[in-house]
This record gives sequence, structure tokens and C-alpha cells, in this order.
Amino acid sequence: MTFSGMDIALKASTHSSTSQQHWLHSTRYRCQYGLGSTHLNGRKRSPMVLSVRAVSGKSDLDFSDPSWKEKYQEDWNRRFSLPHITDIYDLKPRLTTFSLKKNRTDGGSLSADKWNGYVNKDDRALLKVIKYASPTSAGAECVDPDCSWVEHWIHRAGPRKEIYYEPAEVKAAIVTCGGLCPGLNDVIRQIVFTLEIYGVKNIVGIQFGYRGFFEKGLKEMPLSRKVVENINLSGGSFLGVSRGGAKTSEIVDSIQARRIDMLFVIGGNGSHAGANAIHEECRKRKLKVSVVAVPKTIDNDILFMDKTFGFDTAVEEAQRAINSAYIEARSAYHGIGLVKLMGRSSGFIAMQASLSSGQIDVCLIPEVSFTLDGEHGVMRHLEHLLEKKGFCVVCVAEGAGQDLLQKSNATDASGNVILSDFGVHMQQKIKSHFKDIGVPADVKYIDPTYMVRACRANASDAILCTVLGQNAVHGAFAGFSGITSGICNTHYAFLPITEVITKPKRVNPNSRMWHRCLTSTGQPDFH
Ligand SMILES: Nc1ncnc2c1ncn2[C@@H]1O[C@H](COP(=O)(O)OP(=O)(O)OP(=O)(O)O)[C@@H](O)[C@H]1O
Ligand SMILES: O=P(O)(O)OC[C@H]1O[C@](O)(CO)[C@@H](O)[C@@H]1O
Ligand SMILES: [Mg+2]
Repeated sequence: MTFSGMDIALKASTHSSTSQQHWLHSTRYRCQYGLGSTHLNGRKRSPMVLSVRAVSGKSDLDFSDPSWKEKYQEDWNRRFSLPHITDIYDLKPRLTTFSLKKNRTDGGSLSADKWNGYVNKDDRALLKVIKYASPTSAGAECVDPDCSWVEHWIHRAGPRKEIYYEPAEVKAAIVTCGGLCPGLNDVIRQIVFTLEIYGVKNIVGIQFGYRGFFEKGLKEMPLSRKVVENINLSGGSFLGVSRGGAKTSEIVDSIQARRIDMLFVIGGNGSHAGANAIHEECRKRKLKVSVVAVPKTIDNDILFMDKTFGFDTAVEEAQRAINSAYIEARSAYHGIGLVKLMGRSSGFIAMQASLSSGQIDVCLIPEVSFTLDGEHGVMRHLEHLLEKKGFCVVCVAEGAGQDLLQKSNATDASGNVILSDFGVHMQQKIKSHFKDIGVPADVKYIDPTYMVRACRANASDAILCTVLGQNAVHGAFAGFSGITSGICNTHYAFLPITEVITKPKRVNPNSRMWHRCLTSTGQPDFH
């Protein structure tokens, strides 16, 4: 059976019944698929049962088994295989409509036939490249007690020569969810540009996050190169963002009613969990929809990624606040500058901003516990800094020191715990401490929270956004769904969403980077 020049049929291995016949949906097609395959972590698995669970369950590995490494790697490869519509359907691909030949500037030295700008489906990148000689090597991350070399392969992102959608019949939708992040508009823009290069004409923006799928009055925004041409010149999201309110079944009802074939979700951990739930629900309902995510968070807390877009810009903006705190502190008698930066559960912004500014004496992050009082506490160290150099600058991540504060059970609309404000607590604590000991201290508190994320992307983030946005479209056309597009070990890659949302990425207190931060600040352990 042929639709739009592409052959489509149920996989032989899936259940066959009359309820699993293909059906047409307007000018596009939707398919039904068998439900007989086993799913784990929301993904289709091969029937092979492995005796090991890797990385997330290292303790399950039996290292006395001579074949443990092969089993580990098999498991890894299975976990990182990308969900694809051909897992479900027998689909024949067609030659891509994405071509850059017309833009080539090599003077024709390479014949057009030989030129190949496509990524092979078997291309892989290595996630880790260091062989640690021993588990005690600085920052070592080992699988087994001997710290053996184990390859961790991931799939290379980019345009494939063969695609699984007919561009002229595709309706693509873009949604931005969660908090703001520099670069959102750059990603939206590149997704639209790239879709148009493939030949997609029907592109819409969903307003205000997942809310736009079900809230009456929030209309789809038609998008085109002309509409998005200059949106990268300002921060924020052209489409709007929101937290909470997401009910997967209602979202998929809406996707079905709107006849969306490709959904691009730009968001953080929560949005990714939502995107994966949408992907699963679409499969359950036998809809041929590709759901592709782009990781967005200034917190940089997405697993396996070198960095998420917006992080660099946030760090750069944070430096301005740190510099102001430094100038205020240095110019005051016994000045203490205090800066609070975002980072709900991960202290990457605080750590990197401290490192890059070089002006921080104490950096406090959620991953490293500390005491404020006593001989080894932060307050004693601040006394020492005032004595020694006359002023000091402290940087705290919003999620730091939560064990020292009264817990609130409050959550935001998405269910994220609302943290107690450690910045304000620190400000009060420092003031009262120095008052109590009779030492003058001039505390200047700066909270640039929203300023570091409401701005336009810097150059490095703009490039990252450009590549991630383009790759998201390549991934959807290549037939993947339930995947995300990231930069891993300097290479652009596709990863299954299920693997990146198992937990937030956090600063490793044993990592070289945290040690470098300590070297730079000169702060002791506060215990
Ligand atoms: N487990 C989940 N399943 C389905 N949807 C979810 C899930 N977690 C969060 N969401 C939805 O995803 C959207 C974004 O979630 P959230 O507010 O946590 O932001 P985020 O994507 O993590 O970004 P940020 O980095 O700004 O926190 C919300 O609409 C929320 O309802
Ligand atoms: O005030 P909002 O919009 O909920 O966002 C605050 C949160 O957004 C983030 O920047 C990203 O999750 C967190 O660091 C912070 O807690
Ligand atoms: Mg989140």
C-alpha cells in the first residue's frame, strides 16, 4: 500500500487484526501498530533478558563473569538505541528533500554525485574518552572496581539521506515549556528554517507551553521564515512558556484533533518527561507522530549533555552581578558582597560563574553540604577574610543549604518543590553574626535571578541553539520519536528521552571542576 510515495505496512512481528489496518487521515496518513512488543522504561525492548543493569544499577553487575563487559555494552547499546517509527511500522523510506548542494561553495571540485552531507545511520560518538588508570584517579567514573575501559556509544545527530515523512503533507508544531531560558527564540527560528528547507509548509507554534494544547482561546500561531526571521534578537519565548497543567491524554487529544505529525518540545527535565509521555501515548493510540525534544535549562541539569543552551549566557550574565558585588564589597569598609544565582538542585551556574569571574571567595552549592556556625563554619571564614583582605564576595546557588532552612511543602504548578530562599537567609545570617560579634560588616546582597535568564543568547549559545534546532528537525524526518537533541562530549547527538530524565545532572563534588572552583576561591571545607 502506498501513501504519498511512501510504502507503509505493519511490522510482521506485531499483532495483526482488522483493528490494525492502516487508515487515512486527511491528506496525511496515520498508522496503527501492534501492541505485542514488550516495553520497559517506556521503550520497545528486544525479547532478550539481560542479567545486568548498567550504570543506574551497577551493583547488579557480576564482575566475576568474564563476559560482564559485553553484557554491559549490549545493555548500554540497547538503552541508547533510538525509538523509531519502523520499530512499529514496516515503512519504506524515501530520499530526503533536504539538500545543501545548491549552497556549495567548493567551486565544483567534488562532483555533486560524490558529495554527501548526510549522517550515516550507523555513525556513533563516544560519550566518554578518558581511561582512568584507577578508581582513585581524580574525577574517575568507573563501571567496575578495576576501572576498566568500557565504550559508551551514542548516536550521531544530523540529516539522514532517507526520511520517513512526506514534507509537503507534514504539519509540525513547536512548544516551549518550563521557565525562560536564553536562546529559546533561536531554537524556534532554526526549527522553522530547517522544516522549510525540507519543504514543510504547515508549521505552527503552540502558545504558553503545554497549556496551549488545551486552554481555550490560545490559538495556534502560524510560523514561517518571515515570521521568525528576527525573533532571536530578543530574549524570552516568542511562543510564551508556562508550568503545570499538562494532562498527557488531553494533549494527545489535541495533537490528534490538530493533525500534528511532528512535535518539537523545547524544555527542561519536566518538559522532557511530558514529551516522552506524549510520545508513548501517541504510540498507544496508533498515531504516526514524531516527538522530538530540545533540552533547555539555564541550570544545565540534563544528564549526558556537555551543556544545555542558555547556560553559557546565564553564567555570563551572572558575572555582571558578581562583578557589581565585588565592586561594592571592595569599596566598602568590611564589605561583604553576596550574590544568589539560580540552580534548584544543581549548582552549575554558581560554580561556573565563580570560576569565570575569579572574584568569589566562597561558593555554596546544593551538592556540597556545609555548616554556617562554629570553628569550621562559613561565618568564621568570612571573619577571617575580613581580617585578611578587608572584604569578601560570596556566591550561593538557590538550592544550597536547604537542610539549614525550614522546609515548605509548597510546589509550583509543575510539582517542583518551592525552595526556601537561601540568599535572603544568608544575608540575614551574615548581618546578625557580625552584629553579634561586634565587628562591622557592610553587606550588599544582589539577587539577579530573572535577569540571567530573560536575556538574549550569547554567541556560543546562539550557535548551540542553531545546531540543536536543526538536528531536532533532522531527527523527526529520520523517523525518530521520543528522542532529544544534545551536545555530548563535543559531538552533536540524539539520545532517547528515557535515558536523560532518570535524574537531574548535578555537580559531582569529586569532579575536577569542583576542585578547580575550590582552588580558585581558596575556601576550606565548611565542616
Ligand atoms: N513527569 C511529567 N509528565 C508529564 N508532564 C510533565 C512531567 N513533569 C513536568 N511535566 C510538564 O512539563 C512542563 C514543564 O515542566 P517544568 O515546569 O518542571 O519545567 P522544565 O521543563 O523542567 O523546565 P525548567 O528547567 O525551567 O524547570 C509543565 O507543563 C509540566 O506540567
Ligand atoms: O520562577 P520560575 O519561573 O518558576 O523559575 C525558577 C526556576 O527556574 C530555573 O531556572 C530552571 O528550572 C530554576 O533554577 C529556578 O528554580
Ligand atoms: Mg525542571
